Amino acid sequence: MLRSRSVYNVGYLIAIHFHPGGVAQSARSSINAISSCASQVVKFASVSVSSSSKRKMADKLNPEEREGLLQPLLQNGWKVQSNRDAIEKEFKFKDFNEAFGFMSRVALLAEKMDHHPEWFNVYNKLQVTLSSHDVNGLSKRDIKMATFMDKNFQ
Ligand SMILES: C[C@H](O)[C@H](O)[C@H]1CNC2=NC(N)=NC(=O)C2=N1
Repeated sequence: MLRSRSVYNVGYLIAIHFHPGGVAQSARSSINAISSCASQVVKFASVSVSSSSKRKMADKLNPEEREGLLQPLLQNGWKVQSNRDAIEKEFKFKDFNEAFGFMSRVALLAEKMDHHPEWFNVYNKLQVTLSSHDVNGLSKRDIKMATFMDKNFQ
């Protein structure tokens, strides 16, 4: 019986597979394998495009916006970092359960906005830093998230 060889190209891995069923069957199984691999690649590509396109670019705060939008936050305990265009604040809760519940609520907003805080939690304390990495500074997204945090902290 003719032994046929079929090559499946899976990602970057080339596997040489000896198929005992003859040339015709081997060709069919090769085509099936490659087409299913290709359809997986297409699916992945479409998911990766849609998830990255959902985030709307926002501009860095201009001087007027900094004056107007940052002020209420600065009066509420937020501070502008000295070495980075970011704001930070420490929240203190009754216990870890309260802290983690707060973080969970913020996490849901972060996923909805596709805008994530930088934070460090030890038991009932949470240190938060907000900045928009894509514009390398403060944007209205940071104002929105900080305002949400302050409203949810009370
Ligand atoms: C791919 C994803 O949409 C981006 O990496 C998002 C995720 N969350 C983010 N969070 C913050 N704070 N800044 C960003 O630029 C940012 N970009």
